[in-house]
Amino acid sequence: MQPAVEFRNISKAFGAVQANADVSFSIAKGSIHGVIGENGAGKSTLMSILYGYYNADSGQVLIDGQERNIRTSHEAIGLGIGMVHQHFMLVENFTVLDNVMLGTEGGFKLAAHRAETEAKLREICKRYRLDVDPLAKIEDLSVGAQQRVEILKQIYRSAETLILDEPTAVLTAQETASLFEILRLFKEQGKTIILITHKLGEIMEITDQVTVMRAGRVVGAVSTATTSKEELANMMVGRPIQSELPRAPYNPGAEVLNVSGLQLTDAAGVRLLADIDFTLRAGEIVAIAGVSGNGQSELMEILSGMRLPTSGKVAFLGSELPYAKRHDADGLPKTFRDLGIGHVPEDRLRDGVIKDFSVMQNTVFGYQERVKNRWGLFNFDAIAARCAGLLKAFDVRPSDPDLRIGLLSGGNQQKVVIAREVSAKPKLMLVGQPTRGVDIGTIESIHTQLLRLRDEGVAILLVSVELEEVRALADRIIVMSGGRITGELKIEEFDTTRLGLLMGGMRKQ
Ligand SMILES: Nc1ncnc2c1ncn2[C@@H]1O[C@H](COP(=O)(O)OP(=O)(O)OP(=O)(O)O)[C@@H](O)[C@H]1O
Repeated sequence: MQPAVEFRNISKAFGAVQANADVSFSIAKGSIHGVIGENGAGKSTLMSILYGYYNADSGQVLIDGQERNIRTSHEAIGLGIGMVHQHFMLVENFTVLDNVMLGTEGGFKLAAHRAETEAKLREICKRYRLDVDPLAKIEDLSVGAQQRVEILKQIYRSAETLILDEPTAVLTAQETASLFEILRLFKEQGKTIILITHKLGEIMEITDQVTVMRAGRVVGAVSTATTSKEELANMMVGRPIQSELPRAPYNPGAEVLNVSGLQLTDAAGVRLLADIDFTLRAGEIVAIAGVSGNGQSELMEILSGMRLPTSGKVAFLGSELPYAKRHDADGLPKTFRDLGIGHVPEDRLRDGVIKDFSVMQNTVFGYQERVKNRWGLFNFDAIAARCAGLLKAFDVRPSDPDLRIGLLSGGNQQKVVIAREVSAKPKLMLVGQPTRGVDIGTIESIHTQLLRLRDEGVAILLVSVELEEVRALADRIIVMSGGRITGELKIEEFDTTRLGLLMGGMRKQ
């Protein structure tokens, strides 16, 4: 049988960066094919070539054995290629039905056409067990449901090959399980799936074949049945990954953070946080575990000064945080960073970087007062020297200070944010989802940095939905559910079943 897709000697450069170099491999029809590789290895570029976003500099793409020159995504769709992006492309205040009909064959407003499309969508939902109401508004749907709408849209457009780029990065464990069930059904119908993910557990669970990329090239191709997570990790990074990182014995120091009776109610009167009490000491990592959307993000926003609590106290190094006093005597904005609180925000593109600014400018944000000379002007030589040091120490690739940060891969953007926050020598570090969308080599380096900070006596509050990450880093674990703390465990008591129950809202007795 002809492969569904074949890449032959594909090359693509962006300026000096060779994003794809002589890439050749094929994807069997009716299979689930994993594509893995470090951040910046060239996976998204290759998929963008298949989907008609980019034109390759050289090489061919064959669909069902025929060479095709795919110049636009419209042409890709016409050839049965569908793509589900990391960031959904849906109109929030439209219904599912309207979103599916947008950009299709017109006749948008014809009632008969709408009714016919709705019936077809209901039929697809039934066949693929997609739990979606065609008349629901996008803004009312959970992230998992929005992703199902994207899949529904592709199936409606008769996709034969579906590309999924990091589809589980924003899903809960249950949502991931139901996505995989849909993918298996899609495969059973003889269709093909290309899955890009950094999670090797998922690769082992669902794929048939795996292609490994590094620095724009294919460095390995294996069938899943004959490989292991360790072998894949080794191929991706070019060296073995340490499963356990070294850390000093647990020896916490003085209290750094004391949160008591914290409450947060939104404008509509909904309680987002209720009775939050905990302490954090120097030299320890406390992880807040929980299914996303249970108050962790709001807590981090309050502790970093991005949001005011409704009531309660937050003491940092023995003094209450100045929520009311937002400016100092000169009228300059007072940030919690100036007090010694570092923050790696969970949504790095929204709160961590300014995409259109250079890497160097991004290494200064939040700390601009510290890089001025005695006349109050920016000391550009010092900024450049500091930036060069950070890019080297944190292995940011490419290490070009003048590049717009939006052009770096997600993992490398994250390294810049962490470098900026760590280099300011905080006493307390707030870290939200530090390794979302980040490759395993980079996860190792981010984890090593965080453990080093802990060993140096920094208090770290980590919010993570990844239990593996919690296990790798935490000294103590606090579980949140429904805006409340439902339990606390020492790391020796780590137990996924117990954590699962607490995350589901079962209170500790
Ligand atoms: N439009 C662009 N302009 C300049 N450079 C780019 C552009 N798109 C990608 N790159 C660069 O090409 C290289 C490959 O990037 P690509 O996004 O394909 O990697 P990836 O394997 O998908 O990474 P990730 O796992 O982080 O998503 C990177 O070095 C990236 O910075």
